[in-house]
Amino acid sequence: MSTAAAEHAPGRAGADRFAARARGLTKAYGSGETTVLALDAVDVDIARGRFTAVMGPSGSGKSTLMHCLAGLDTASAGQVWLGDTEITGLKDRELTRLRRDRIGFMFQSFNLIPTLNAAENITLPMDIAGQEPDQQWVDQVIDTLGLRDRLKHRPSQLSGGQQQRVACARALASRPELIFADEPTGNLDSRAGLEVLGFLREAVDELGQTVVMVTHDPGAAAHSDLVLFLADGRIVDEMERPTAEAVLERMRLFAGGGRQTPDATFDGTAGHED
Ligand SMILES: Nc1ncnc2c1ncn2[C@@H]1O[C@H](COP(=O)(O)OP(=O)(O)OP(=O)(O)O)[C@@H](O)[C@H]1O
Repeated sequence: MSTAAAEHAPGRAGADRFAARARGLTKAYGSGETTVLALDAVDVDIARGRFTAVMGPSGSGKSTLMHCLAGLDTASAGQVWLGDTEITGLKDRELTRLRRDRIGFMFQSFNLIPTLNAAENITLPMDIAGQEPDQQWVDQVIDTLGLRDRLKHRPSQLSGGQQQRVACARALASRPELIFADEPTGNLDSRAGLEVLGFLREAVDELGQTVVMVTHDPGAAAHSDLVLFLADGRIVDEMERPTAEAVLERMRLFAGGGRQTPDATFDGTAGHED
């Protein structure tokens, strides 16, 4: 498996190919007898310009991995790079700036500001950072996401799918090196969910973005280029060009600790299909 076999001293060498990397990434919560090892010496390479999905049973470490790669949480041991910047060891203020300038986030709850219209929500992170939006790029994002005629609407005047599209546009607007999406379809009906997945796909294929998505849904993961499977804080497998059926089958294997039981600890189901 390429992640496990990856070189162990990546330095700056792979920064062109990889948007993020981790070596020996370990995260422990608590101490003494109550210690939880959420990540256990994870090696991972996130390829630029690709759509990577992270799957695994509840509690397997998906969110922790995303948070550590995105500099939202600090590692207990190991190293993390964003491009050629090692983020392990950065101070809080430096991490805040790095997240603001180089990473886009999409969460299950869209986190839109209710008093601002769609256009204002989309450029809010840049406005806060005092950055001048690249209007041509922002226009391209808005048109790609089909939001042109919704820009003056406030979140309450938009459907769930439209709100998630605004959240998607906000994540893309500053043209970040890497977009992290945590269950981006979790609150949506299957049609709106499919739309959002289609837009993330377009962000990668047409806008050249890099996306990492945490999901429980094999149907959602099927939109990615590569699925990483986590179990007990380790990457235990990966799958290129996934289909929903193949992902579901693989999940059943891991969830059952090798037993092929469909109802074990995974709380996702086959969800929406392509
Ligand atoms: N702040 C915390 N304090 C203590 N333990 C934590 C904390 N955050 C996560 N954990 C533990 O770390 C492990 C991994 O959690 P994590 O949230 O990364 O899993 P997950 O795969 O994202 O789960 P889910 O699919 O349920 O969201 C779990 O055992 C969890 O209980």
